[in-house]
Amino acid sequence: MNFWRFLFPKSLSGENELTYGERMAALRNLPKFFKMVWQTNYWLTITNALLRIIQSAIPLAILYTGKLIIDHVILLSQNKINHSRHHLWQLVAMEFGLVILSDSVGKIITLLDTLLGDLFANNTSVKILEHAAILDLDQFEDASFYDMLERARQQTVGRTVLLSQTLGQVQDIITMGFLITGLVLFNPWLILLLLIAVIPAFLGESHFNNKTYALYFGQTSERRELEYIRYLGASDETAKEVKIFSLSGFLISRFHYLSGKFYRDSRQLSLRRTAWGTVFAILGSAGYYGAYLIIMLRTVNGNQSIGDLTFMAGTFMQLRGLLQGVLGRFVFISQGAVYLRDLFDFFDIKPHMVIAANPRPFPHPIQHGFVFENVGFKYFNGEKWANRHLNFTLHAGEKLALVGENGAGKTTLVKLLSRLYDPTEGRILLDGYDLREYNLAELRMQVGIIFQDYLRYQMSVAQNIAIGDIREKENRALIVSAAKQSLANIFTEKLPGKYDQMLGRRFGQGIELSGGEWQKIALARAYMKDAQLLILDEPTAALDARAEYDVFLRFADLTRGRSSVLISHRFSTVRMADRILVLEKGELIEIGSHDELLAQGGHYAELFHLQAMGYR
Ligand SMILES: Nc1ncnc2c1ncn2[C@@H]1O[C@H](COP(=O)(O)OP(=O)(O)OP(=O)(O)O)[C@@H](O)[C@H]1O
Repeated sequence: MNFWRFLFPKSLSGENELTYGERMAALRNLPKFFKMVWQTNYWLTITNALLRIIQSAIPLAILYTGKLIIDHVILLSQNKINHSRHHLWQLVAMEFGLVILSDSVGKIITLLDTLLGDLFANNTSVKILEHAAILDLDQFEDASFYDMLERARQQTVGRTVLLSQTLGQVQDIITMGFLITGLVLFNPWLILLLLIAVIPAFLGESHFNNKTYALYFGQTSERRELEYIRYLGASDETAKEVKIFSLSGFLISRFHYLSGKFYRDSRQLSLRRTAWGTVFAILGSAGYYGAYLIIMLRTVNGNQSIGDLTFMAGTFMQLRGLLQGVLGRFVFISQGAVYLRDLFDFFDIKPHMVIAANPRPFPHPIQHGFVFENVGFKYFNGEKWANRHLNFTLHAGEKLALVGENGAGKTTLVKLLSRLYDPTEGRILLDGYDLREYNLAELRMQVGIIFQDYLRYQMSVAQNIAIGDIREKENRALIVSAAKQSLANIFTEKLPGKYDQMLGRRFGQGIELSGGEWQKIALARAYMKDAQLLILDEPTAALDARAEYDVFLRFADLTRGRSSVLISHRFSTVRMADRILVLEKGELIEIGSHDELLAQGGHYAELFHLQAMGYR
């Protein structure tokens, strides 16, 4: 590659680069950041700050004592007897004391930084989890949201470094203030030389850090993909499919491609950074030796003492190191502040689901039921309507079944009913009032829903069931009764640890259940709370025919007097419902009891006969 093009490339990832103004603006995040640090633990924060102020005065004191020592030694060596050795020992003891003080304070500062950093990381992780909990379901379904969440998560650990860097920065600036005062008193011109030596390095650092952020930002979703491939390639949940479909080669080559791409991009940048870094380092050394020359000449000409020479050379050397550090760190901090923006941006995301200011209490019992008035719903990232023109009533105490082909909109309908989403058009009324007017937490308590893609928690049987109403996690009697209702009790009693048996293979002594057994555990969750509306979204697909029959007889029995919605592709189950809703392409095309719909000879009858034919 052309050397000039190597040093001055067109752009690596131009569109993500931030302007200088944007990075300065990002510094405004620092006060907010320190507010969070302060809230984490104000005692640790105050002690840290005080110790750093003490620490910043020590270098000048050591240098000056050093100068006094040398001057005194020279006088003594020239046999000027009016200077006593006793004073020399005092000076040496003082310098020794200062060095010990500096070392001890430094160690304590590092300790405080670590403690504060760990606490901060823990607190931020908790805040991220808490904030994620209040966000809406559709926000989780947005890929750009995931990217931001991912970057915010990484901030928690990365920011502990930012914390010590920013505190260290303030400390170094104060130290420099002391040293510059010392230097100016001796020779102000040296300051100019100092600036000339370090400013190019600062600009270079700033430029490359900006590039690094741009590169990192541009790679966020690909990095998530890399993590996903890592998970697919080596986890207990995926190992079976990966083997059966011989996916490892495919996954490894994708991993190889992505990681190779990241490597090449950052190598490019690192190489150029190193090349420029070397140029700036040479410039810095030239500045230092220029200053050294001036100091030496002044000493040789008798304008200052040897002690002054060591003091100035030492001060200049330390200032150079400090200034370079401060400027470089400034870039790091402004960069960190830019990353912080991701964290605060995440905290700024507000759920858009409307929560009633004065919510209506949930009716006990439901009097009339749920009325769908021309309800339509479009997923935010979808073009087509998942549900449209829905007009029907789910009467109090009624058992409704939803049928329809894959993608007909059954799951979407029950998500609207449980207010995981709000309708895009139309409205759902409960006992005459819009569902949005009710208290959301109460609604969630009163509507029990088990999805087809329920989670298999790597926890004990009892905890897995208690998920249905986590407030009752210690209520063993309730858990056992819920297990009895879903028939999960039969196999649970035979497990070595019974209800305390760990499930799943991820943690020690876990046992894997069969698909049907897992489903019974999930079903038991529905019986943990006394919900007025129970929704089962294809919860029996993995059950054998006898188990499904038993489960539904119980379900019908247990939900007597309560409303329920059942989604199933098995007509033997569906026919138990009072009324059946047939959906096609998101719209309601038929409604009625099993016999009525068969008599109509429409879509339901056709699907029913198709399935019945399979059994003949
Ligand atoms: N989270 C989502 N984001 C975007 N579109 C979605 C989402 N979930 C479902 N859809 C789309 O909405 C439509 C209805 O999906 P839904 O899950 O309600 O169907 P279903 O009748 O429950 O299907 P199945 O019988 O396969 O479970 C489908 O076209 C689907 O692609």
